[in-house]
Amino acid sequence: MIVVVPANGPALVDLRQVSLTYRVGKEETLALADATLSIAKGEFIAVVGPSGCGKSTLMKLVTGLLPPSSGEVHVRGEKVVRPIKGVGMAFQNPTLMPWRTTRDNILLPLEIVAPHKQQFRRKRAEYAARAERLLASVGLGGFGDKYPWQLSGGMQQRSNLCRALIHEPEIMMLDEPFGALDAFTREELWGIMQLLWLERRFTAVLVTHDLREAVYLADTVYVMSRRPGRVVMTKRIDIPRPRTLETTFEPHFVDIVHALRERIHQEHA
Ligand SMILES: Nc1ncnc2c1ncn2[C@@H]1O[C@H](COP(=O)(O)OP(=O)(O)OP(=O)(O)O)[C@@H](O)[C@H]1O
Repeated sequence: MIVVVPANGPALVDLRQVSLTYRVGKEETLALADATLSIAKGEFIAVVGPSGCGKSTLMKLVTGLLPPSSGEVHVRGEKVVRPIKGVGMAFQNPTLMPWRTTRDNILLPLEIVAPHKQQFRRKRAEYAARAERLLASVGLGGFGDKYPWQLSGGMQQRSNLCRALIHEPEIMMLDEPFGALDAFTREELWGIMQLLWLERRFTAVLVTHDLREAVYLADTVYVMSRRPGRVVMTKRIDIPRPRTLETTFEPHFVDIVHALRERIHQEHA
């Protein structure tokens, strides 16, 4: 068993009393209130909480897609004032392009993101080999020539993870990436996600409604209150890796899931 030393190094992502108010016409919605949290380099965190508590908003703030209304977001020690580089993203819907093969879908970020796009023609063979290695590591070796519509939902989501990782991002933003999958496929993908992270040690931010998923994958789970979202519980997951489906039935794992569930239920009370 590999026991991964928890990431305790300097913060890669630092949110200091971050609030976000959406303004649409005269209507104001305070989506996130005074969020303060630090994510170490190489740490895997999960954010859970009631629907509409500001989880996706938090993701947009970390990546610089939205400026905070107050407070500051720092990434790599620098204040975030524009969309940051070195980020991979995976959402619930894989959004693979149906007219491109799986390989060409995975290569897309390299075609459009600097500095890769300038070298794309010259390095195409090298990049294609990289895509092939990624496909093999998610159990899809040899599927590069297939079109997305020839793949199952789980296979599409695996390809989606490959696309998110092809430019070797330092930070992975995962917004309910397994939410649309059936329970068996979802659990299979937890294992694949963990493997990718153990191999590459990117810093990961996972938003999920699935508490077992959060505990399986994360080093730290943050529970948010209902809107306006505040961090109301921080739970360090001290379970050695690699975690397996067996792990999810162990008493300690089950206890942690119960504690998280209880805290979220208080938000609905
Ligand atoms: N662009 C927007 N304009 C106005 N209000 C918004 C906008 N985006 C989100 N909101 C509101 O901000 C709040 C937080 O939304 P957010 O999508 O961050 O929540 P969430 O926790 O990700 O939700 P869910 O779990 O349902 O996906 C919600 O009340 C939502 O209606």
